[in-house]
Amino acid sequence: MEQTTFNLALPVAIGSDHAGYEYKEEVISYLEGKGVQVKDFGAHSAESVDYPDFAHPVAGAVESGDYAFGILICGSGNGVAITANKHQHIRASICWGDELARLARSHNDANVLCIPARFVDTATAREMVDIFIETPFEGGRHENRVKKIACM
Ligand SMILES: O=C(CO)[C@H](O)[C@H](O)[C@H](O)COP(=O)(O)O
Repeated sequence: MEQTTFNLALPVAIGSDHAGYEYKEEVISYLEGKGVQVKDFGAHSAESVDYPDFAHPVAGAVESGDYAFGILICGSGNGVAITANKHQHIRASICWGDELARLARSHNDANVLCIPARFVDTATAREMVDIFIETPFEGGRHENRVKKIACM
């Protein structure tokens, strides 16, 4: 199988709750500075909100095929990941370091990066975004495993 990376001709879908709001703004600026289009699904301030209200729209957008991939940010990464993974074609992965971001792509073909804002610094968040974009899915022995995730 050919190794696959994301089609960055499409925009990246991004969302957060209040705990991830500042990191979201930072990641949007970072991506736009690199010439990547980004669609911001909110939250639009650091006022307390409910993460599913943002994670579901981002997951739905990625499932539609109109977006390259998704980024979701909350305090621990758990709330947005649990929500996004309710969607049949979403593989949302909580990452808190470079190697985890790399493995999420190369082994799991993850299509949503979940960042725990309260547990990583912004430099790590930016690095993980770059790695997520640059790392292809390896396929091979991982292909059948990933296919089996969606068997229900
Ligand atoms: O969903 C989460 C935890 O599983 C996220 O980390 C939220 O950002 C967190 O729960 C928000 O907590 P807060 O006390 O309401 O700021």
